[in-house]
Amino acid sequence: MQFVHEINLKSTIEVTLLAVAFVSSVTLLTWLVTDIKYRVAANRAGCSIPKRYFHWDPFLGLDLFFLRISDMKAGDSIATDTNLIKRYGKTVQTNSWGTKQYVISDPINIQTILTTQVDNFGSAPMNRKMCADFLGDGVMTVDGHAWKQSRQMINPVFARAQVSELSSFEKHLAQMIDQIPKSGGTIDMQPLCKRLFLDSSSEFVFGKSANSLSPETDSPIARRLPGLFDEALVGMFTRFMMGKFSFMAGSKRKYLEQCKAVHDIIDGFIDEEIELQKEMKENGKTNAKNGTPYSYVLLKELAKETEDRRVIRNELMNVFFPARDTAAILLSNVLFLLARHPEKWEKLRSEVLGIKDKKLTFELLKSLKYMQAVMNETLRLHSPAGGSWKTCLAPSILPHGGGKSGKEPILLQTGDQVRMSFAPLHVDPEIWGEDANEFKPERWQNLKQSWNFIPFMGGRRICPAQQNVLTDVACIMVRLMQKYKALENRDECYEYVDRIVFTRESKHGAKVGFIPA
Ligand code: HEM
Repeated sequence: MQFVHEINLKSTIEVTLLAVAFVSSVTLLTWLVTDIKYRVAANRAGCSIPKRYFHWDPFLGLDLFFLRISDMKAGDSIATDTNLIKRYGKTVQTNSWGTKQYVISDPINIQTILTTQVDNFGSAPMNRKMCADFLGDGVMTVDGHAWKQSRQMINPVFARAQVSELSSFEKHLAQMIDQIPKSGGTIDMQPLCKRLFLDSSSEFVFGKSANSLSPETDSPIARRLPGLFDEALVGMFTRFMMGKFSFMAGSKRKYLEQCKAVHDIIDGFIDEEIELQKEMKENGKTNAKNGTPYSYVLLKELAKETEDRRVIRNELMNVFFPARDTAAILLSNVLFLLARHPEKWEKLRSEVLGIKDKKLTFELLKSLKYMQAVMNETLRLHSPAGGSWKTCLAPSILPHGGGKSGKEPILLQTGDQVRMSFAPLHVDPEIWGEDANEFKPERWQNLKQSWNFIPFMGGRRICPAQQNVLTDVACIMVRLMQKYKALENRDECYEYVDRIVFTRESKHGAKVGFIPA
């Protein structure tokens, strides 16, 4: 009996080893054939072989994945790409879950992807697959005709007229300033900035402000939405990171429940709005005031176009998702840096005091040169969006990345991914000089906008909210500087330690003290 067991065990081990050897040989052979075909195609297209990252795990690239996770845990999420680029150059081919992924911080390649070859690169293959359960089909997750339609629909939210409506924003801003300790006490501004932008963005997206800054708020947006949204966002981010293996990213049922909890709140607003518009039609009214200071409220405009709740919800989610935290993080980062550079606060304050009590307008805020420089410098060092991912939809040639020098053209094939890494580009010493990691707004004095600096990305899918964000943040800074003469750092940790869940924010927030004027 013992003997039979031993034979069975021996043959099981043999069969397993044979199976492993067979699968490995087939995989290796497939890889070799694919690589030879690629080399032939690249040669025919006049391209060189790209610089390649040396993977310990050449099949799934898990070594690089775990390196990313470890850098993220250490609070330095951009270290992986920065080191990759230092070692291999500004365009390097890596393996992400078995798919070729080009990590790019070469401005010429990025410009090519976003302009001349824009039709060859799409957001949908990655964004839609990984984010559809939460965001649905909307401006961030679709391409082509569907994207054009979505973008047209949301564009008025960001129109110039809306940007100039600072009075509506100032109401929320005054509530935020009320929460700052009066006599220089310490406060973490990051959560407060998030509440400010939650209140303003919920107003122009849903037509109802969360009023989270108001002491007696009973709004479901303020009470429940941020927490539920965060939970679902972590689920979506984990799935995004796990790529093809997202099925291993925890319980799908739980994640879908988290998505549904957010959708249920938003569906409530949509149903209310559809009912309201029906009533208006029945009473022969066409253009009632929308009940908010904004001239364009996304939900109201979408409900005029369709009664399909899912379509409306998807568009709302696709705008609310980027709207919620990004601008707040920029503002909080400006405060983080100015608190550590009191001389820059002084310089900015003297520019701000120069406008006296003039009415704040888009044009006036734009004319504050040092203010613009401070915001640019903050975005350069700590942008809330560190990069962008696209998938190659048709064979494409990028001008750089091949050969020994990394300056020869390379061929990308359908299905390859590009990870445009802005964060290392923004601190590249070849572009910004040896002091690239220092906070020096003065460097913007004679700089023109170029593809070296793309915190809002570029091309036709550029962030539509760029002007709104810069105007709002400048407006807040003016009001803070008129009220407080100094800003003190109250954080024991001087460095910027980051935390990532799609957006990149300061893990320790922005702990400061405002000294009244
Ligand atoms: C400092 C703040 C912000 C930064 C740095 C930023 C950056 C970006 C970037 C880099 C993209 C391109 C994403 C990609 O295609 O991979 C983007 C797209 C987008 N952003 Fe922003 N964003 C900011 C604030 C906002 C705000 C406040 C809103 C909404 C109110 C918003 C709405 C959008 C939308 C709808 C898109 C998708 C555009 C499209 O695909 O056509 N963003 N943003």
